[in-house]
Amino acid sequence: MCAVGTPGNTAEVTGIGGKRHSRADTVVLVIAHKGFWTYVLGAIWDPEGGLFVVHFSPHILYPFFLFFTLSEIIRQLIKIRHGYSRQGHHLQRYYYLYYVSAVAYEANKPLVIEDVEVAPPQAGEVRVQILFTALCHTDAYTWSGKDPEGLFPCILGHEAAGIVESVGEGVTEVKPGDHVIPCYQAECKECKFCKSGKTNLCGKIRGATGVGVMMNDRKSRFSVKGTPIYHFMGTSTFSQYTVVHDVSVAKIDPQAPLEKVCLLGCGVPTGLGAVWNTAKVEAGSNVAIFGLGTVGLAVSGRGCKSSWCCTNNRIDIDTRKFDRAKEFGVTEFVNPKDHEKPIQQVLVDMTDGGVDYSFECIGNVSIMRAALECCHKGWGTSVIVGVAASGQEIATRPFQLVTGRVWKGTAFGGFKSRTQVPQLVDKYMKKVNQTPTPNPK
Ligand SMILES: NC(=O)C1=CN([C@@H]2O[C@H](COP(=O)(O)OP(=O)(O)OC[C@H]3O[C@@H](n4cnc5c(N)ncnc54)[C@H](OP(=O)(O)O)[C@@H]3O)[C@@H](O)[C@H]2O)C=CC1
Ligand SMILES: N[C@@H](CCC(=O)N[C@@H](CSC=O)C(=O)NCC(=O)O)C(=O)O
Repeated sequence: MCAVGTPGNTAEVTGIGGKRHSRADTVVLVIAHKGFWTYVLGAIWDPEGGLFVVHFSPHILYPFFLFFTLSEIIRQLIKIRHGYSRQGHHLQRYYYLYYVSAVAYEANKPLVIEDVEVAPPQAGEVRVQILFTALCHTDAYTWSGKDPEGLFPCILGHEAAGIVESVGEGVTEVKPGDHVIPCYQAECKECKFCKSGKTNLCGKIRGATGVGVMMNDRKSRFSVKGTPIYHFMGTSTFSQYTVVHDVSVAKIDPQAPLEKVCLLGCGVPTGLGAVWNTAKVEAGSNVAIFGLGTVGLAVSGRGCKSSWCCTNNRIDIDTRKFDRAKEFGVTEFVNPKDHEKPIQQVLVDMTDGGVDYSFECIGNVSIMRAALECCHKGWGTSVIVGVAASGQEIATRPFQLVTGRVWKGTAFGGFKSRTQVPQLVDKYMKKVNQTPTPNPK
């Protein structure tokens, strides 16, 4: 929140103007100047005859020297209210925006809805208006204080979709107005990791995102009353606006419904990719999936390509989730609470020696062990997807590996984010477009 707009502060109000604008009817602005800055303290417009207070208080400030005309300010306000319009976007990256974010001040304490100052994007950065954000277990994990990389205060969130609002110098692959999915797993296409062809991990900005800052100046673009707020996973999507590195944003089909495809920012690709890219599950395989959240559901009959007839043993402690999983084409369910024997033994008995593949989608190291040990001797592969708390370690008898079981892990399902997230969106859109619309009768 800017100082001049803080309740109780005084400012010289240097302009109150009204203007008819083609896209927004009557607009009234309250403008104040203080030193170097010009502030828009509020805006009121009348879209349908009644007065309507716009939620901008006090959201915009810009350097005095730019000398915006009233109509330019109105245009900018309208753009922000109604989404991007092509006119004048070259000016946008000078603005500090004041928007609402959910700030995690301390581990395990309620998030606080705050007016957060979102600084303009610097070179190689992109400021994104987040329109939809989902909640992944990893957000809850870091919020809980169990993440060794967890920093507070921070803005959590990493599974989202939005629209580019402005870009910093040198950004060429996205422009204002582009529909995007922020990518917590970056893809620079230049670093040792990206060039290796062996991994989707990217090294370019990881050193900055792991400590909650932007790479350019090792500082945050978020602040509340002058106090910096850390970024999270390079995305921080629990905010109406966020700033990300250009290597952390995937441009997608503008026709795609953002409220749906935001899930392609984490949970769904993670599950699908664990099956397709990491385990490379073959047709007819026998699969056990531990945990029926978003990730576990994505490692589902669909993840295994249901036409391949994988046998899925879905394991969760909450049987209410089995009904949802049935919608994904899964027929067999196991609740460890229904059995006295260790779950790995139950599965080995059920599957004539063990499953071909297993996926741990919980983040529990005991279950990771069970997931490995329920695999078939000689070839069974277990993929760790879940993220475990600080200090936790996995264990098994080395004999499990000596006798041919393989333990693997996956991050973002092995997908190269900027290249493959748009492809996943296209795949989704193709499916949606091919699905016949229900007969209205
Ligand atoms: N590697 C990667 O790239 C990614 C990893 N993750 C991680 O994957 C994991 C899953 O994420 P997400 O799907 O969002 O999480 P959810 O919380 O949505 O799902 C986890 C599920 O596991 C169930 N569960 C908890 N304990 C047990 C148990 N002992 N036995 C069987 N089932 C259990 C939960 O039940 P209940 O709700 O009743 O507790 C819940 O249904 C998390 O650890 C997350 O951090 C997520 C995304 C990407
Ligand atoms: N900060 C944690 C590790 C968290 C973690 O493993 N994150 C996954 C993605 S989870 C998404 O919801 C990941 O991609 N890891 C690779 C990476 O580079 O972070 C810790 O330190 O334990």
